[in-house]
Amino acid sequence: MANTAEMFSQHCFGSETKAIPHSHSLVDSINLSVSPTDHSDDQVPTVDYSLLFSDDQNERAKSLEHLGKACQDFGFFYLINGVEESVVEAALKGVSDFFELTNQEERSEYLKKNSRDRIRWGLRSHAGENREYLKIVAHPEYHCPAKPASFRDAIGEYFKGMHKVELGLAKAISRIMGHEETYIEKEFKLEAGFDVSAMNLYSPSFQSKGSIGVPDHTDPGFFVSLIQDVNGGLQVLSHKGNWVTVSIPRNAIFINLGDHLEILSNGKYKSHIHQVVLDDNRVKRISVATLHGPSLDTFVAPAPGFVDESRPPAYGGMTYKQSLELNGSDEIDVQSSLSQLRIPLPV
Ligand SMILES: O=C(O)CCC(=O)C(=O)O
Ligand SMILES: [Fe+2]
Repeated sequence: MANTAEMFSQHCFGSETKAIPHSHSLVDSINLSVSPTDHSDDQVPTVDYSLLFSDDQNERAKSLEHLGKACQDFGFFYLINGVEESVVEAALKGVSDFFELTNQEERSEYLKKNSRDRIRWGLRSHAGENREYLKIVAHPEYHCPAKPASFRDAIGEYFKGMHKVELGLAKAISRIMGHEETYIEKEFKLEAGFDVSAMNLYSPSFQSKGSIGVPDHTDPGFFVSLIQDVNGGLQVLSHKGNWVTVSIPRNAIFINLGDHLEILSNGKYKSHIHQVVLDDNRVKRISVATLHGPSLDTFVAPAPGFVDESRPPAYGGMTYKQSLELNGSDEIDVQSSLSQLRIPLPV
């Protein structure tokens, strides 16, 4: 059985941004004490994946324009008609089975062993974070605990579907960036893209030491896809500085752009701060947050098309692996280093 200190010493997914970096253009002049509530002008846009590839040129152009607005004016959206609803439902059931059909001692087999871990389990229960999680590397190779079998197969199907959607979104977002369809796929070397999935359990039976499930942070990578079995808990900070509750429609997946798209686009497409609050933690909640990243050896820096005299590079460049390790974390922690990569504006 794992010792408690070890159990509680795992990193969270993404980086904490307790003190919001001064240079964060999104939150400059934002009062973070704003109450966590929905604002009608911050309604999360919905993007229909199938229309992005419609045979009807007009329809396709319109939906690409809508996606462009969702990426630029929001940085997050609900995606419908991406992965089949039954596949999403089965994945969530599989994760629930994993937490229910194994005991904590079995799960602690996946406690941190070394920085090459491809499966990692953690239990965090302190003032700043309250959750149990299982992280697995989903791509380029798929790693997963063998038991229960229902879990391994169901989540594997979901990742297969999500990987196709990732390649499709890479095409569509390349287009809205003004590039040819294969641009992002090549820039991020997505055939070897490094995807890590965090399966999170927020249980009401936890001796919750605070109301925070996961502290405010951004996530590295191209984008994060998220599904959850019950709504409530996840909040994302909008461009306007409001905490918006993520209530995912039944047939949808929540997409939040990641740090490395922000870097590549020199800040045009923002990676949004989000957090999980447990104020209403009366029922168990499960989420699957998958970070779809470039390959580990991809060097990511602001792309020439987004840099000119009036827009100097706002971020330093480095490989994806280096950026994941910048804070002393390892690959499977997938911690953000966006605040360190930002180049302070000249005064
Ligand atoms: O559980 C959630 O809703 C979000 C978790 C999250 O942000 C993460 O794992 O990076
Ligand atoms: Fe996150």
